[in-house]
Amino acid sequence: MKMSDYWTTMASLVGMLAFCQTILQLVFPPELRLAFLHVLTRLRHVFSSHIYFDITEIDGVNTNELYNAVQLYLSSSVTVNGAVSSSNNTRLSLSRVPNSSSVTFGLSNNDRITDVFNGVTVLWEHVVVQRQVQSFSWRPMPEEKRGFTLQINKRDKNLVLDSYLDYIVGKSEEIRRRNEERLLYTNSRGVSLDARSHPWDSVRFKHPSTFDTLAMDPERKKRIMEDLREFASGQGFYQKTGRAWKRGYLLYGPPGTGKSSLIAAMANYLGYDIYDLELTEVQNNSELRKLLMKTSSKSIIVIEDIDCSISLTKRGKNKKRNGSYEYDPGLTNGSGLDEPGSSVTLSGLLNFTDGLWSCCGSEKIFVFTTNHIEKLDSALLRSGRMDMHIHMGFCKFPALKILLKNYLRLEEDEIDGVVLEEMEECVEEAEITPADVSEVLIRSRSDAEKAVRELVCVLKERVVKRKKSVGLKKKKEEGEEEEEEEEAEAEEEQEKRALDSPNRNREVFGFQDEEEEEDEKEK
Ligand SMILES: Nc1ncnc2c1ncn2[C@@H]1O[C@H](COP(=O)(O)OP(=O)(O)OP(=O)(O)O)[C@@H](O)[C@H]1O
Ligand SMILES: [Mg+2]
Repeated sequence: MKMSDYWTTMASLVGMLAFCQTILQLVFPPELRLAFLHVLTRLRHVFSSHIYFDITEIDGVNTNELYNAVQLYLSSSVTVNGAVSSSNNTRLSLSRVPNSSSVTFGLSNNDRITDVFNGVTVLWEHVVVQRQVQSFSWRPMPEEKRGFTLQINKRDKNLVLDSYLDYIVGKSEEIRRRNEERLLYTNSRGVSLDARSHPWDSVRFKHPSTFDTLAMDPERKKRIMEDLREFASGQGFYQKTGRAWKRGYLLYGPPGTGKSSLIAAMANYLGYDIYDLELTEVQNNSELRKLLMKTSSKSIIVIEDIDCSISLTKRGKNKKRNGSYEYDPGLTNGSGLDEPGSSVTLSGLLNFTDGLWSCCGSEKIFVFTTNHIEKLDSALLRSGRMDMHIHMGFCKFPALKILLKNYLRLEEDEIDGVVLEEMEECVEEAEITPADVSEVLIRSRSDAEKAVRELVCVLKERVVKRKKSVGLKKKKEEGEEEEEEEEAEAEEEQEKRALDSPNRNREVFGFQDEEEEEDEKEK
């Protein structure tokens, strides 16, 4: 074909296209035009040899976990060893989450990338469209609708559905674990009804606490780790037995004994995110449920100091007429307490951990902490609700040795035998928390010998103090007992005298002389 013919054909094609467009605009009003284009797209899909899967960011009310997984997976495939691969993508979106050390690459709006899985080539497109303005809506929707479209050959459909998506989810988990990127979520007052908005604010979570650094009895530590391991790998067991794949731990003990440190160690051990639920910021049960719905799998949901957040102090104390339990009045702003449905109730909380809603998602761990287990309602403590009760107590010798190793890098055999014995003798009697021990060790951590000496001094001082206070208490109790005995004796004496007196019958049986009665009447 000659060059002039080529240009003539092109010009006529362009002319025809322009003509069609004009006709389209003339014949179809704007609202019909959209529908027409929609039908055209449909027709194209029917006759196409490809099949398309849409993975939208929002799935009903929830954030679609698959969307996040695909995003992470693709972000890793556009980078090779930290450098952007030489794919066709000339435009990539860059993002960095607050407190994160790494930058994440992603597909720009409406950009495409190919991927190969088991010899099959697939095409991903990141689709971002503006949502049509709604004149009225019960629920405010986000302005943009985002999603990924997966295009595959129709003949490869089964292969992709059977294993490719599972592969992506697994891979994205692996990427996150490898990056050691855990998230710490917290809730703030007032949960938005917006489907896209996340009621949880998140930050990168990098807590250095691990089971190695945790000072507690090694045997108990081992048991907890085994329990966690069994839980994390127990999908089959939970499915077989018909149990929801979740587990509850109640950590209790005095302040500074490592409850929060244990939670961080659990998260680091399993590679789970943490949802730190601030119960005093939750206004009612439905808000609590919404928060739960928006938690992801493989996460630890924590309610710290549960006895302070909600009044669970034995049934009946704060019980309202409808049988609910309200916030401790001292902790709320005082408003709305009497309005029905305006507070988190005990049953709401129990539903949160136990009810049907608690099973949305899977692989979830609930952890409650308290300094006063005796204050909690027995409903929360009954077996099956919190699967494991873990007492975090004062420092004992095995825990002390772990702290010495952590802070001073001192192994047991590097410490003078006499000093070690002294510590072993008095550490339990001293009733010292691991937090207090760490304080002493941190003070002189540059000089290990000095730090150990100081620690022994502190332990001994505490033992003396404790003995003194115990002695005083005993004396006080003895004094009180003596007083009580004296009082009882005096009473006995009085009663005896009364019984021996001539008026005994009158006092005891209430007899009265008729004369006296008349006297009184006159009076
Ligand atoms: N068992 C422990 N092992 C290692 N470090 C500990 C332990 N207990 C306490 N610590 C140290 O003391 C500090 C406070 O501990 P943590 O916050 O875990 O105590 P807690 O029991 O949660 O206290 P609270 O009841 O006040 O919340 C931690 O930063 C940690 O360094
Ligand atoms: Mg704590």
